[in-house]
Amino acid sequence: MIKGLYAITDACLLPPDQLPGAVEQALRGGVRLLQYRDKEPGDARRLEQALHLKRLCDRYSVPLLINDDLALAKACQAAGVHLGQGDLKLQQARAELGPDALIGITCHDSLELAREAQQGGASYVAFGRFFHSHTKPDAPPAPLDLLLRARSQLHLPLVAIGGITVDNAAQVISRGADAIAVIHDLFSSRDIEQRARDLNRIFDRF
Ligand SMILES: Cc1ncc(COP(=O)(O)OP(=O)(O)O)c(N)n1
Ligand SMILES: Cc1ncsc1CCOP(=O)(O)O
Ligand SMILES: [Mg+2]
Repeated sequence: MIKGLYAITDACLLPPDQLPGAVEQALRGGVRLLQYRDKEPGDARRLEQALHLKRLCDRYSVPLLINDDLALAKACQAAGVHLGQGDLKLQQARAELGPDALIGITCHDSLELAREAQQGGASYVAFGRFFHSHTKPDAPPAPLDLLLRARSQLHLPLVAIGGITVDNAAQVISRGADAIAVIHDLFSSRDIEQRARDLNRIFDRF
């Protein structure tokens, strides 16, 4: 289930009037998971957008995850949440969302954090950033070979994030990433649907 292209939205790249259209193009291009990530203020706007994305994702049978915000995930009946090390604790999210929810945990470059997340009932672990990221340039870097070690030591799906593009995705997929989480290379593209297809197709090579 956690396999292929994992699209993440970005409030700067996608203003409210462009968000649904851009996401629908990505869904048409075969995105396998969608994360709503919006750190701007405005609870009512965020709820409205999340509900809109939930309806779109349902049409394409794609799980919607919410970044950081458990209450929003519950309010829009999302499939789950993505949590970083400074966010809400995994145990609380699992207790509130239940056993079937998808809960992803950021592990940066740490196998120790990943083992802890696996032990604590995470659905996937995310490593990165693997490359320079336009969206989050200061995210801690991670070496590509971390994925090889993670692959041999963990049974959870591995998500790679950070500066992933059509030109470098093969480097993380060949090392064991089950999914690639992408913002800029997907949503800044002139043809989002085709870019989604191109990113997903890289998985066929491995
Ligand atoms: C799939 C995925 N991986 C990592 C992150 C980063 O989460 P976090 O470290 O909490 O940082 P923010 O996204 O909240 O800035 C993610 N969102 N998704
Ligand atoms: C949220 C996040 N966490 C680590 S890098 C990153 C941003 C990923 O966006 P992009 O694909 O544009 O580098
Ligand atoms: Mg976070």
